[in-house]
Amino acid sequence: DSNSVSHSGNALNLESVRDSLIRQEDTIVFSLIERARYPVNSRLYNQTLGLVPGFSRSLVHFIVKETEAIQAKAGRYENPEENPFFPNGLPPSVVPTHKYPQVLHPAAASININEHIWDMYFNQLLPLFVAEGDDGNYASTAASDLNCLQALSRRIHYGKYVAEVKFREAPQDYEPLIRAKDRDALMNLLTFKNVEEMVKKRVAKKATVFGQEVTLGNNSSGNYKIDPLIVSHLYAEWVMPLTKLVEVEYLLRRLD
Ligand SMILES: C=C(O[C@@H]1C=C(C(=O)O)C=C[C@H]1O)C(=O)O
Repeated sequence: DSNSVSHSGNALNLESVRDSLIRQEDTIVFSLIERARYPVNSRLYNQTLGLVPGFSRSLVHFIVKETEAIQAKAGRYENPEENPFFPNGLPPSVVPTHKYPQVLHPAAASININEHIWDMYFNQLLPLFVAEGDDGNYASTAASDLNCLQALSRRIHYGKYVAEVKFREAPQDYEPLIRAKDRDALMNLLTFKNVEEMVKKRVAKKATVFGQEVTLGNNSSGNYKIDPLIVSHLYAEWVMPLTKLVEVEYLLRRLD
């Protein structure tokens, strides 16, 4: 990913970090459009059906856990931008280690809010944008869910990089608040309302553009594969608040 801070070799600054967040919007909007191809398929999420012999959780839990295990072996979680949903008992990487530049404070590794993201995605977001019904495509649906979860998780945990650049640009403002453990003041200092307004508008526009039916004539159907208002709602209610939560958590550990 040429847009990621840890790969780019470019100077780390607020503009380059925001460019990465903008690029990640494309991935998030596309992954939601892909998930919307399938109906809700709720048997996938039901823990009591016992679909996987010897496994007491839901089928989606099984698929995500097993997929993360193979991705861990291939080195996915060596990248500090990636956080697993089921970190306990992940196998080690079997491939040669890539040297990711040390950009973040080491305490960054202890911040993982994926439990929260999992709950938000399945219980709040998914019901808003998928149709009722069951078409039996559980494995494909779960793969789609995992794409959405990983894209959201990467974006939200990218708050660690955002916080690092904000700290480096104004340590004199952040240090006293970190020492005082003043969460509310940190939240105020790192919040840019004007940027948030632009993000909400841009993601709705991306949903409109990426999710329209493309025809060879100039008759647009006016049908969208995902409701642009749901995408801006997702950002306003969950993605941006959780990114800021990660920023605060990171800053609180920045002087450890
Ligand atoms: C990510 C940033 O920090 C905050 C969170 C934002 C977001 O999640 O998009 C946008 C603006 C800020 O309030 C940023 O400043 O770019």
